[in-house]
Amino acid sequence: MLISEFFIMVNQPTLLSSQLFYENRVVEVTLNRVMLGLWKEIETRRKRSASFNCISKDADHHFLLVSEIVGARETEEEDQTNKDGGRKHNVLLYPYAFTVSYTERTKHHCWRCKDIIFHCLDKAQRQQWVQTINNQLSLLSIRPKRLLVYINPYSGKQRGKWIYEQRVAPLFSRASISTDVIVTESANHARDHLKTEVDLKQCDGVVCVGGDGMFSEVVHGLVSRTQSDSRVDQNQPNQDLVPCALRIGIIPAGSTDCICYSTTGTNDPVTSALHIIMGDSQPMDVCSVHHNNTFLRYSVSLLGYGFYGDVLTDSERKRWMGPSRYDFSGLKTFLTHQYYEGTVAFLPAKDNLGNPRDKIKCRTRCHICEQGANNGQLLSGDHVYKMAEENSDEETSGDGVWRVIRGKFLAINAACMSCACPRSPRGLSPYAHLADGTTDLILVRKASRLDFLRHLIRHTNKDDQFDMSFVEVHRVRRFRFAPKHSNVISEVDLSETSGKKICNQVCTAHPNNDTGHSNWNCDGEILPHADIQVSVHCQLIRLFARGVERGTTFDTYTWSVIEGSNLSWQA
Ligand SMILES: CCCCCCCCCCCCC/C=C/[C@@H](O)[C@H](COP(=O)(O)O)NC(=O)CCCCCCCCCCCCCCC
Ligand SMILES: Nc1ncnc2c1ncn2[C@@H]1O[C@H](COP(=O)(O)OP(=O)(O)O)[C@@H](O)[C@H]1O
Ligand SMILES: [Ca+2]
Repeated sequence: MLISEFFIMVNQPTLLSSQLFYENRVVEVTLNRVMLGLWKEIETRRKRSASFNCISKDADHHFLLVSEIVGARETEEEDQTNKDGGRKHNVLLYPYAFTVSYTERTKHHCWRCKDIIFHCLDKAQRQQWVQTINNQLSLLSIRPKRLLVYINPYSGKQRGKWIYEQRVAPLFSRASISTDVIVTESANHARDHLKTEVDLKQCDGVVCVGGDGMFSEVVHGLVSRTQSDSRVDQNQPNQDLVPCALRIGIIPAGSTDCICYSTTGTNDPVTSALHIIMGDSQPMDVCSVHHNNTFLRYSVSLLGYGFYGDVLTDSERKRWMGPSRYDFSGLKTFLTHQYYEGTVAFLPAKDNLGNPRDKIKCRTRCHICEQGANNGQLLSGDHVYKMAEENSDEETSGDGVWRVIRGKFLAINAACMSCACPRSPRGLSPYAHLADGTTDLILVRKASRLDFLRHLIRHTNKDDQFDMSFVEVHRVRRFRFAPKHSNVISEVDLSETSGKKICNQVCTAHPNNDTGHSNWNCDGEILPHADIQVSVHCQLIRLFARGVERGTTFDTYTWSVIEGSNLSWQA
C-alpha cells in the first residue's frame, strides 16, 4: 500500500498545512491529530531518501506519528548550521527554523531521539508551527508533565548523576516535562520520602535512576503508601492489595538492571527516557513476601534461595568492586557448591496461563498477561486459596490444589518476570510474563558441579536451562518454603497434594536456627528469614515501558495508537 492511500484512509482533519523548506527542497507539510508529514516534494534539487519513520519508501511522502514526537522548538542558530549540514542558503531564503524531535527505533530495542529542521519564511509561521505541534502533544493525556526523580549516586559504576544530567534531563526538557530531582543521601531515602512526605497528587510519575535496588525502594515507597492511604494491612499474606496510581520509570544505572532490561528489551538510559516521555504504560506483577504472617518485602524480579542468595550475601561485602562483584562472588559460590534441604509448597497457576516451557515470550500487549488479569477478575487470589483448602481431598494437582516438594536444592528461584539482563539476555525464566499474576518457580536439585555449570551456561545461550533431569519449573500463584530443621513439614506430607495441612504447617514455621540455611535474595536485598510465604499480586504497579517489542518498526503497537485515535481503517 502506498502511503498516500494510507493517508486517504485515515482521513483526519488538517490542523495546519504550509509550504516549508526542508533540507534542500520546498515541501508541503501537514499536521493532523495523528501525523505530521505527508509532505510532497514541490521542487527538488537533489533526491534524498527518507531518514525517519515512514511506512512506504515512496520518496515523495514521509510522516511521523504525533505520538512519537518528543517536542518542537525554535531552532537555535548553532543547531541550524550544525545539524542542517551548514546549508547557509536556507538561512538566507528561509531564515526562521524550527526543530521537531522524535523517537527512532534503532537496533536491539534501543530508541534514539532524532531531529528534523524545517525552515519558515517568517517568524509568525514558525511560532504557529511550534505552538500547534506542542499543543497537540499536550493533549496526549497519557504523557507525564511533572515527574519526581530519585537518583542513587552510588549505583553501579557511580554514574547515575552524570547519566541523568547529560543524557536524560535534556530530553525531558525538550518534552517540556518539569522535574523535582532528589539525589539520595542514604539507603531508603527514596522509600521513606515516598511513604510519608511526598504529595503524590503533585506529580504524574516517579523516576528512579539506579539499579534494581533503587527501583525496589520506589516500589516499596509507592505500594506501602497506597496501602496505608487505603487502610489495607500489608501483614495479611492473602490480602488483595490496592494498585498504585502512579507509573514508575527506570533510568538504568545499576549493576544488573534486570527490571529495565526485561521491560524495554535493553538497559539504555536514552531508550528509557523516551519510553517515559511517550507515556508508555506496562503493568507489572509484584510478589509480597511474608514470614509468620508478618510482611517482609515486595519483589518484582528474582527471589532466590541457595545459589543466588549466597552470591548476593558474598557480594555485599565487595560493593567496592562495582557490578563485577556479582561475577566474582558467582564464581566463588559456584566453587563452594553448597546445597540446602527444605520443603517447597506451591499453588499452581491456571492452565490458560501457559507454562514456563511453552516458548511463548511475553511481548508488548501480551495475550497471556491479558488472560492473567481476566483470571484475577474472575477469581481473586483469596478465592482460589480458599477453594484449595476446601477441596483438600482432590487428587489432582491442577489449579486450586497445593503441591509439595521436598529435597536437597542447589537453588530455589522464583522469577516473576524473565529476569533478562546483559549477563543473561533470555533470563532466568525466558517465558515468564510481566503481568500475568504468576511467578515461575525453578527448583534446581542437588547435582554435580559439572551439571550445575552446564545449567548456568545455558542462561547465556539459546539452550533450554530447564531441560535437565535435576531441574524442574512450575508456574505458580503462591508458594512457601521451609528449610530443614524448621520442623514445619513432616514426612507424611511428602505424598500429600492437599493444601490445608501444608499451608498451616508452613505458616507456623519456627524461626531460623542458623544452621544449614541460605538467605533469600529478594531483588538484590537479603531477607532476614528463610521460612517465607510468597503471593503474586497481579498488575499491582505500572511502569513507563511497553514490554519488549516484537521487532518490526511499524508494529501492532503503532497500529493501536492509530486505532486508538478513532481513525477509520479499512484493510
Ligand atoms: C558461567 C556463566 C553463568 C552465568 C549465569 C548468569 C545467570 C544470570 C541470571 C541473572 C538473574 C538476575 C536477576 C536479577 C536480580 C537483581 O534484581 C539483583 C539486584 O540487582 P542490582 O544490583 O542492580 O540492584 N541482582 C542480583 O541479585 C545479582 C545476581 C547476579 C548473578 C550473577 C551470577 C554470575 C554467576 C557466575 C558463575 C560463574 C561460574 C563460572 C565457573 C567457571
Ligand atoms: N545515597 C545512597 N547511599 C547509599 N546507599 C543507597 C543510597 N541510595 C540508595 N541506596 C541503596 O543502594 C543499594 C543499591 O542500589 P542500586 O541502585 O540497586 O545499585 P546496584 O545496582 O549497584 O546494586 C540499594 O539497596 C539502595 O537502597
Ligand atoms: Ca509474572
